[in-house]
Amino acid sequence: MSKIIVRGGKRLSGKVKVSGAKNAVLPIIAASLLSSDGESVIHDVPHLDDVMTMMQVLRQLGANIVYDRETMRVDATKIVSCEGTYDLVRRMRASFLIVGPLLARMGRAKIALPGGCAIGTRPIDQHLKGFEAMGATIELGQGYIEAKVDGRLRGSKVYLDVASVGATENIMMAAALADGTTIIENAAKEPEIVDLANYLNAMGARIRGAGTGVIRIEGVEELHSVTHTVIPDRIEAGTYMVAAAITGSSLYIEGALADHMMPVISKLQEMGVVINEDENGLHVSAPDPLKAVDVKTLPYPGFPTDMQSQMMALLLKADGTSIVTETVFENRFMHVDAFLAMNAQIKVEGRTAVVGGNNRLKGAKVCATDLRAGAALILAGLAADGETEITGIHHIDRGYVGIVSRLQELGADIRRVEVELEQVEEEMSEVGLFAIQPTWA
Ligand SMILES: CC(=O)N[C@H]1[C@@H](OP(=O)(O)OP(=O)(O)OC[C@H]2O[C@@H](n3ccc(=O)[nH]c3=O)[C@H](O)[C@@H]2O)O[C@H](CO)[C@@H](O)[C@@H]1O
Ligand SMILES: C=C(OP(=O)(O)O)C(=O)O
Repeated sequence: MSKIIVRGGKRLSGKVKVSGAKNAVLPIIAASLLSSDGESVIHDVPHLDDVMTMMQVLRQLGANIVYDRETMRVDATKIVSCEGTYDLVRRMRASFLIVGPLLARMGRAKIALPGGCAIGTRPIDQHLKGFEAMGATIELGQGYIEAKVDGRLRGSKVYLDVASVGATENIMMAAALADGTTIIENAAKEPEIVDLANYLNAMGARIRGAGTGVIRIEGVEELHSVTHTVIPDRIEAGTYMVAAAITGSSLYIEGALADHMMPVISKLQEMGVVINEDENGLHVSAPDPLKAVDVKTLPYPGFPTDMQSQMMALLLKADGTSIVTETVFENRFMHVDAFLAMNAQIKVEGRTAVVGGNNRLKGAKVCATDLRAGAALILAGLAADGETEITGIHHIDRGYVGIVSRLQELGADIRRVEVELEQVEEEMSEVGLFAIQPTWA
């Protein structure tokens, strides 16, 4: 078991290269199941635990996968199983994205109820509503969902009650091989949806409108394998932009795509962060002090919920009080307790957090409760006095490629150490479930 130890107060400098987007590559790997004619080649596949999990999920179905450096070759010509088992699916919610492709190609998918970050109840009713509208029957029981269709799925109109990213992706993949046209209304508009649609269209699908609220998918009889390069990870890029801002440093974020990051860029600019775009990335530098701003998370093109905790870390150092409102997930303030242990002033009322500024953050023993919360604790640690020890690192490994070594290269005092499980358990029992303990008290 590992923990990350950060000693705050160092300035950062240099450049960091953005990886391929986790939230684009996971549905793209799943979409490779739709081709029965040889090998799809996917470039810029980031080395993340979630990618490894998706690879294992597809291998269990019979796909042949070779993953070397950042290129993944997926050959799903032979599918031998239509089942996503509990031990894999519980690790990652995106495993549920195999259901649309399996249903469309094989007429059947059985899968354990999905896991993922504990940031809300995260139902899958909108996915199921889409499949049912296309003629599938759904059975639920003993922690599994089974979806079946006789023959091909039928094109249909699906209005999503919430603009769900995963439901839009799952329905789009299912509809790509359906008989007739599917129209998804109130579709999610995230850049990762556009990347998936581009991948499917290159495979021979007929999808129009991805990136808008209405997506039309004319089903085709078969899809073929292609080569594709995944878009850069806008959340990873945003996290490093906050690392620059919270340490009062200048960094170059190579490969960051400003077009996908406008809500984050404009909020940081509102705070006083200086951001200049060139053809390969973003130059970020931060004066001291930064201004307090209010942040409200919304589906794209609103401010991303996946950047909320990192932004809150930054607001702790801003000059004045900020209001952070989380509208996408009902339980995404789990990082607040850890910030409080680091001497922060924050009050949470429902989905709103009042974040005091000018905090003198102090190192503490804290635990990452989800992926982005973990990133936010590293960021807070970079700006805190003394040492911050972060456990729960497996969450961070789901979504950040080599975050410790990358920050070390930029000049941060950060290291990852292996510890005995018993030691972590002992520390956790001393301080309660979330292992939060001020080291400065
Ligand atoms: C692998 C991946 O791409 N994960 C991202 C994806 O997750 P994910 O696709 O799971 O998120 P959704 O967009 O589906 O969820 C948004 C909201 O819709 C609700 N909902 C969703 C589906 C459904 O059937 N019913 C329902 O009520 C959820 O509980 C949540 O409150 O989008 C989220 C919102 O931008 C991001 O935080 C995640 O990082
Ligand atoms: C919440 C996230 O991931 P997931 O949907 O896989 O839990 C995330 O990437 O921040």
